[in-house]
Amino acid sequence: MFEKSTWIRLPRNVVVGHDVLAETVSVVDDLHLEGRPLLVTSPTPRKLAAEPIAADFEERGIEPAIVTVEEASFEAVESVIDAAEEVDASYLIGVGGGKAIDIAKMATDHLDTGFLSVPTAASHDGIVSNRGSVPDGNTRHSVAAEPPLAVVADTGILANAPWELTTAGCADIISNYTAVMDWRLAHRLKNVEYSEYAAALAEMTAEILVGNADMIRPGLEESAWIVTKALMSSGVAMSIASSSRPASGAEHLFSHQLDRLAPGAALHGHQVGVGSIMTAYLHEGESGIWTEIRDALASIDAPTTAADLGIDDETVIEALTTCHAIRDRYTILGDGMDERAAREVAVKTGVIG
Ligand SMILES: NC(=O)C1=CN([C@@H]2O[C@H](COP(=O)(O)OP(=O)(O)OC[C@H]3O[C@@H](n4cnc5c(N)ncnc54)[C@H](O)[C@@H]3O)[C@@H](O)[C@H]2O)C=CC1
Ligand SMILES: O=C(CO)COP(=O)(O)O
Ligand SMILES: [Zn+2]
Repeated sequence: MFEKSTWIRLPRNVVVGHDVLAETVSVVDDLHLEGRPLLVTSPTPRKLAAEPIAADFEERGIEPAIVTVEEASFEAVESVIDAAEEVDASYLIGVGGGKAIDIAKMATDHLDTGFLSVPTAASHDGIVSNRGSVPDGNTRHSVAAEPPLAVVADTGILANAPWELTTAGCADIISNYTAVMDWRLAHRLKNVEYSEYAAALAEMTAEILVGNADMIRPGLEESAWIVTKALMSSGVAMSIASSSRPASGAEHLFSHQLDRLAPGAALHGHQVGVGSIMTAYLHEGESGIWTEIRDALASIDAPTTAADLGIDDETVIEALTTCHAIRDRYTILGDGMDERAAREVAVKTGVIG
């Protein structure tokens, strides 16, 4: 008898478009959610989106609570859990960038309620994923979590977000190329569980994004559409795989190590993009797609060098030679890069001087 079974948990509603923020209360109605919501946001997205959503609830006679978080940390998650219990929130609404949404996601997991994801920047692919990345001690990578019940992505707000946030989202998607290369390698060498569907979906989002790179320009709502759909698909790929493997390989290990060695220096997506240039070279050598990845990033003004990230060369080398050890995840880095080899790949790809 076929024993295998799997749960693929996805959002019930994904609402994308111009001014859809004003439909948030209707999305809640459609989910048959009742009671008081707790909005989890950060300073800028609070004014942009959380407060307008709160006003719509108040018009409906529902008194939402709002909590503002500054940094992604377990203390922030605990403060949201305390706030939710204090106001007896029935569900949460994460409004902001990746950190605000991840904190809402992780708090929801603990509270055993549901949450809505309202991204105000197309900066990462955690918008719909069943993964939560909140630093915990030395851990920077994502852990299993529940996906949102619904996503409300207002392309007007996303298009007006700082351009660097959108290019970070693009880079997070482009890095799927090398994430899938690592996943296939781990499957072949270590028999790591693998889903061709999730891998194909993750790779396709990178291909479509790179194919449309010339249409991705600042302030264009059409660009926000393209990037948001790619981020959604990438998040769905993670939910299908029940793992971040489709979207996270050695380039993410590199980024997580940079988060430790140079906290706050650069955006998540920008760091993984630069990592992807180097790991593509490790996979395929001089004639591989590393130049296409580099050129795609450059075409949307995303960083392609350590200098662009504002990180010094030696930190790049330290991250490259140590990041294999931060997670039990087999990648092209194997049991760790030799310093000379790391310097060679970083110089050959132009990442360091
Ligand atoms: N759970 C998952 O599957 C994934 C989670 N992540 C996590 O997401 C985080 C990165 O998210 P980011 O959005 O890059 O960083 P972030 O959440 O720190 O946002 C960057 C900054 O932009 C601000 N911001 C957001 N929307 C804005 C707008 N419309 N206008 C002006 N400012 C705005 C935020 O308030 C924040 O100050 C990392 O912690 C990363 O680990 C990344 C990928 C996947
Ligand atoms: O950033 C992610 C996918 O883009 C999540 O991956 P991690 O599991 O490496 O945190
Ligand atoms: Zn990522």
